[in-house]
Amino acid sequence: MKIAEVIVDVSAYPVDRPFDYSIPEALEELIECGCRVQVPFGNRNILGFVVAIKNETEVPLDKLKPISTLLDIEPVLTGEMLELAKWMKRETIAYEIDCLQAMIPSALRAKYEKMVLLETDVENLEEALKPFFQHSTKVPYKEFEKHNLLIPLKKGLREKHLSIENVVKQKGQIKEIRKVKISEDHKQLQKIHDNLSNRAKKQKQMLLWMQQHAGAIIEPEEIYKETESSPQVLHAVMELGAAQFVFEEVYRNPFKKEVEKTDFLTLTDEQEKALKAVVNAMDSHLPETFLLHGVTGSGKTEIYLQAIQHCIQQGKEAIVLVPEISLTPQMTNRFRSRFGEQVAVMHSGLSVGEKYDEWRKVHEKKVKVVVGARSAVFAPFENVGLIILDEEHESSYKQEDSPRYHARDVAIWRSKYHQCPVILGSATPSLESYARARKNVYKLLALKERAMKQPLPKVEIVDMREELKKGNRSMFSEKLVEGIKSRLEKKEQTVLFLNRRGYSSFVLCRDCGTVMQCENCDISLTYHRYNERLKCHYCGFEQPVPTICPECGSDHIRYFGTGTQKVEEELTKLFPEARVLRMDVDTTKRKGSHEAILEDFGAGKADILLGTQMIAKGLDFPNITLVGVLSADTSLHLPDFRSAERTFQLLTQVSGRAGRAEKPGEVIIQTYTPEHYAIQFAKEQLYEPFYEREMMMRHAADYPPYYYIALVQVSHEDLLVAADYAKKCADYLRSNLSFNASIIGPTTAGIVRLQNRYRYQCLIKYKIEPNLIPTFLQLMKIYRTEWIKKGIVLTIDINPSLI
Ligand SMILES: Nc1ncnc2c1ncn2[C@@H]1O[C@H](COP(=O)(O)OP(=O)(O)OP(=O)(O)O)[C@@H](O)[C@H]1O
Ligand SMILES: [Zn+2]
Ligand SMILES: [Zn+2]
Repeated sequence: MKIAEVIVDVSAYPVDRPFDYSIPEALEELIECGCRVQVPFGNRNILGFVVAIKNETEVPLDKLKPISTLLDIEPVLTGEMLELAKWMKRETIAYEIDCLQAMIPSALRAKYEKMVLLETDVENLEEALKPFFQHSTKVPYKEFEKHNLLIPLKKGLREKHLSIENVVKQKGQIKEIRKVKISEDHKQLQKIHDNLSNRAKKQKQMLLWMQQHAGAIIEPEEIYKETESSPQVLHAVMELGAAQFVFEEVYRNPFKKEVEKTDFLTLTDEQEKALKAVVNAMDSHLPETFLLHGVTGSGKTEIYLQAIQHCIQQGKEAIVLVPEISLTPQMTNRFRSRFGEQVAVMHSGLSVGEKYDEWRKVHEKKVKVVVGARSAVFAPFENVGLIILDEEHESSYKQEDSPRYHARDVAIWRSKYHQCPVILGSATPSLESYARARKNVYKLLALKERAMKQPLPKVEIVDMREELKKGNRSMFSEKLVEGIKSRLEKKEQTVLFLNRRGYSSFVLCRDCGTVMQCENCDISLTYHRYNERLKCHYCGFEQPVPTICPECGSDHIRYFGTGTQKVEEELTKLFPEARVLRMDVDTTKRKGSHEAILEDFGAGKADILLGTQMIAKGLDFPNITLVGVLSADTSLHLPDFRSAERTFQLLTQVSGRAGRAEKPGEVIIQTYTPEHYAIQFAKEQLYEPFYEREMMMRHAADYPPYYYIALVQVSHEDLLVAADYAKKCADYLRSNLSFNASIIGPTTAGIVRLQNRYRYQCLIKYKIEPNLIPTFLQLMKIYRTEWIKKGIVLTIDINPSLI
C-alpha cells in the first residue's frame, strides 16, 4: 500500500508536521508530490498538500485513513517548492501550510471547475476517452472522475494530447471564444453536400464554401458573412458532421495595448562590465549574488534586459521582481517591448482570474520571463537561469503577514537550487546589502554615471524655517514657486512629491525645527492623538505634548502633515492656468487609473504631477525638468531606526526623476531640518558618505547590519493580559537565549491598540545566536498549545522591515 504524507490546512495546530494517509488504489497512479488533496481530519474533510509518498507508515493500519479526493491531477507545486516551504517554515517560524499556500495563486484557493481540453486529434486518445471528445474539445473533469477514467486521462495529459485548466467560478473566468472547426475531410464534406436535397440550397452553398476551407477554424460570424447565411444553416450542416465547435482560449490581456518592439542599446563601458560579470556567472552556473549599485538613470534596466536575453538564449527562464508601486505599464512595457509574448506579468492590480492566467503561462512554460511583485519569486519555473530584484532596498519585499519571508532571501535560496546568479539592483541599496557587498558576500557592480552621461540634477535645499521668518506661511517656498512658474513658461513638466509617510505622527517646532525626542533613545516620539501624549515605542517613555518648545521657547508647536488634496487646492490658487494631475491612494483606487494618470502625464496632458510615494519610482519621462519635495522631514522622524535611510532613499529616488534626457534637471527639497545628514547627503546625491555615516549610527546603537533583530509581539483584548504574557515571553527568551543576545522589553507596540487588541512587544538584538530558531520554535509550541486558548495572539518576525 502507498502512503502519502500530507500537510493539512488546519491553523493553530501545535505540531506542524505532515500526517500519513493511505492512497486508495484508484488514485495510486495519479497522486504525486505537490498535488492538493482532500483528507478526513477530525470530523471534517479538509485541504492538504501531498509532500511525500512512501511505502510504510508507523500509524497503525486501523487508524490510517484514506485520502478522500484528489484535487490536482497534475501537481501545482514542484519538488523545489516543497523543499523551499520546509526551509521557509523554519526561517520565518511559520506554518508549513501557510508557506505552501503563499506559493500558489489565489484563484486556486477559490472555487473553480476543472475542464479537460483536447489538444490534438481525437484519434490519438485511448478508446475509452474518445466518445467524450466527439462533439466538443472541452469536457468537464468531473465526467472522467465519474466514469473512473482518471488513469487514461493522465496518460493523455502526459502525452500532451490533453490539457487541464481550472475555470474559476467567479468574475475571473478564463476568457474564451467559440469558433467553428470545419472538417478536414474533403470527401466527407462532398458526401454531405451530395446527400442533401436540392431544396436545402443554403446548406449546399455553405458546404461548397466549407470544402474550400476544410480544416479551418473560423468565428461563426465570419461564416455567416462569407456565405450570407444564418446560424440555423450552420447548425444544420454541423448536425450532419461538417463542422464542430471548438473553444479557443484567449488569455485576458492585461497590457491592453500592443507594445512596439525595441532594440538592444549599445551598452556603456560600465554597463558592459556589469553585464559581463553576470553573464559569466550564468555560464559557469554560479549562484552568485550581485549588488548592482547604479545612480538613477544609469541604465540598470538595460542590463537586466540584456542579461535576460542571454538567459533565454541558454534555454532558461528569468524572474524579475519589482516593488508593487513601480510595477507600472511603463515598467513592464520595457520588458514586453524586448521579449513580447514571452513575458508574463503578475501584480495585485490584476483580477484574480488575470493573475491566474499569468501564473498558468508560467506553470505551463508558455513564457520565459515573469515580471512581478514580491510573490512572483515563487514563479513555478523549473529551469531558472537568472533572478532580478529591482529596487532591492524596498521594504515591500518583506511580507508583513505569515509567512514573513523576504523575497531577497527566497531569491537567493532559489539561486542556489538552480545554480544561477541573482542581481539586486538599486540606486540606494539597503545598508544590509551594501555591507554584504563590502564584505564580498555579494559582488558589487557599480554604475557611477548616467547612461548618456547626463549630469545628475542640481539639488537645492530650502530651509522652511526661514520662509516662515519671511512671513511665508504657505507650503510652497519662494524658490519652488519660481521654479514651477518658469517650467510652466517653458512648457516643461514638474513633479511634486509629498512625503506622507508618518503623516501627522510627530511633533515639530516650526521656529527652530526641533522634533520632540525620547529621553532614553535616539528616536522621535510618536504623537498619540487620543490622549494628546508623545510616546517612545522602543522603551515606553511618554510625556504630554509640550506647549512651548524645550529648545527655543517658541509656541509654534504642531504635529506635522499635509494631504495631497490640500496641496492641490493651494497649487491651483497659485497657478490657476496649470494642469495638475494628482496621484495618491484616492485617485488610484479604480483599476487602471494609475496607468491612465501616468499615460496622460507622459503624453504631456498635464504640467504638474502631484503625488505621494507612488511617483517616487520608475518614472522615466524626458520632459520632467523640475522635481519639488514639499516636506522632506515627514519620513525622517518616524520612530524607526531606518528612518534616515528611508528618507535618503526616497529623496534620491524622487530627485532621480528629473533631467533624465537632454534637458537638465533641477530638484528643490523643502525641509525644516536642512542640517540633517540624510538630507545633506541626498543633496549631494552621494551614497557612500551617507552609508559610512549611517553605519556609524547603527554601530553606536547596536542596530542592523551590525546586529540582527527579531520582534516578538503579543496581543490581547485585555491590556493586562497582553502585558502579562509579554512578560512571560521576555522571561522565556531571557532564560533561553545566550547573554550575547539583548532582549528589550516588553514595551508597548508602536500602535498600542489595533483592532481593539492591546499590543506588547520584545525586541531581540543578536549576532550569532544558534539557539534563536529552536527557542522561537519552542515558544511557538507553548503558545499554540496553551496561550492560544486564552485568546493571546503571538507573532514572531525575524528581520522585521518596520519596528
Ligand atoms: N546604453 C544606453 N544607451 C543609451 N541610452 C540608454 C542606455 N542605457 C539606458 N539608456 C536609457 O537611459 C534611461 C535610464 O535608464 P534606466 O531607466 O534603465 O535607468 P535605471 O538605472 O533603471 O534608473 P532608475 O534607478 O532611476 O529607475 C532610459 O531612458 C534608457 O532607455
Ligand atoms: Zn523651537
Ligand atoms: Zn525611548
